[in-house]
Amino acid sequence: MSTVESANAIHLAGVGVRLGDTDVLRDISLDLNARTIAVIGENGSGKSTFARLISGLIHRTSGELSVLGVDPNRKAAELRRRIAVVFSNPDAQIIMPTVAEDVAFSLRADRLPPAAVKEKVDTALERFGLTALAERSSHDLSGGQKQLLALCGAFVRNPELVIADEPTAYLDARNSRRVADHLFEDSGHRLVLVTHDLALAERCDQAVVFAGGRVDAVGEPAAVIARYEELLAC
Ligand SMILES: Nc1ncnc2c1ncn2[C@@H]1O[C@H](COP(=O)(O)OP(=O)(O)OP(=O)(O)O)[C@@H](O)[C@H]1O
Repeated sequence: MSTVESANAIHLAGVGVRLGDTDVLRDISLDLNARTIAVIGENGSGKSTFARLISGLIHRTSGELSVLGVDPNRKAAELRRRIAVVFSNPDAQIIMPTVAEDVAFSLRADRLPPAAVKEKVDTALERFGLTALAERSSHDLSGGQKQLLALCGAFVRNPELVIADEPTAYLDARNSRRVADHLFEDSGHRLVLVTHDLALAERCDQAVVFAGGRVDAVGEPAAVIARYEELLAC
């Protein structure tokens, strides 16, 4: 079966990623098909590199990869239209001066009429509890508000896949819960969540643990987390 025909949302066969003179990911073979997928592992194990790889932000050095049936090396623009990426630091994703303008900026590629943009932006602001902040300066928001804005900008495009790399890393408990609830809410998207928060990983349908740039285990989250805890105890 070719990678394009693969039924798995994310399919890797023998994938390697070399950055500079380091083999950061080695011989990754993985089929991920659950709606919500946790990626866990120690610092430096390769999780963010994996997230960037499946987002099409970096290229593999070897092997086969398809994400939503698309090879990111060959159809990067198509993949970018269908996925959204969220990082720990929302400042990297906030571009426009006001909150409403920043959400509207995410829709620029769709070339919609202004009234349609406004309707989508208003609906998304409402969903993320940002309506009252619509005209506020986006750069003056608190860290928690900025992360909600980054999520709002990601979800307003109705992505098929959201790839979130430690999205709650800098948030207090209440904002972490809010952000996680939005990520897990079923709005027809799949979620790949890189996290050190094992309670969040446990909420996922499938989990992968990375160790030393390789996949150490994949499967049902409770079993994969137990395996990871064994690794940490070594
Ligand atoms: N551009 C690069 N050039 C060389 N090595 C890199 C590069 N980017 C990452 N690495 C190395 O790859 C390894 C994996 O990094 P990565 O950021 O993917 O780990 P991680 O599991 O996300 O870690 P953390 O939990 O600390 O965020 C690390 O040893 C890192 O130093």
